[in-house]
Amino acid sequence: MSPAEPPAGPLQVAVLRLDPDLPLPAYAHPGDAGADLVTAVDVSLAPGERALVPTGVALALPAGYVGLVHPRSGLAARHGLSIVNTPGTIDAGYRGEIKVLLVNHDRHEPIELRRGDRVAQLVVQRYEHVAFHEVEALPDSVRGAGGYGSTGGFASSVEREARVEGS
Ligand SMILES: O=c1ccn([C@H]2C[C@H](O)[C@@H](COP(=O)(O)OP(=O)(O)OP(=O)(O)O)O2)c(=O)[nH]1
Ligand SMILES: [Mg+2]
Repeated sequence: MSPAEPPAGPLQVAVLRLDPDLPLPAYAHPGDAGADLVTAVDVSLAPGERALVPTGVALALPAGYVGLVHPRSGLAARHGLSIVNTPGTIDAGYRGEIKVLLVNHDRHEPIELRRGDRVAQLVVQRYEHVAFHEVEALPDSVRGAGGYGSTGGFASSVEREARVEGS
């Protein structure tokens, strides 16, 4: 790139609006990672209930990119709304309507969503396509097979362990 050339613009992603009255995925602020997706239908979710909701859009992501469908934190904090398979994976070759598998995690209150409400956010990322080759043994590492809390637990359990040791 010569110094006079303008910086490359954002990655172009073709979007098909399956429902002309609904918006394209849109970033709320410049620099946001997630572009909001809306529900194309009214949805009522009883406590613990889930529903696969259409968003009114289909994409053609370029090869080498994936769309990840994440929950929105505001709806999660205020109402307990989340996504069962979070983050949902939108493959580059997928041409169908993007759908979101919403779930109401609140134990008492139903969630009422209206067509056009922003219910999820799409993060587009590059991914690596790897070649898996079988081996007899894996190379050593510092972590080894440690996991599932091997480096320590919650502050409360640390306090509890300290109390037990001190008693
Ligand atoms: O939240 C999601 C997850 C997936 N999809 C679409 C796009 C994705 O490319 C396709 C398949 O998704 P995934 O691979 O997660 O589902 P699967 O159960 O493995 O189905 P398949 O056998 O079709 O791959 O479904 C959505 O619209 N929303
Ligand atoms: Mg799959």
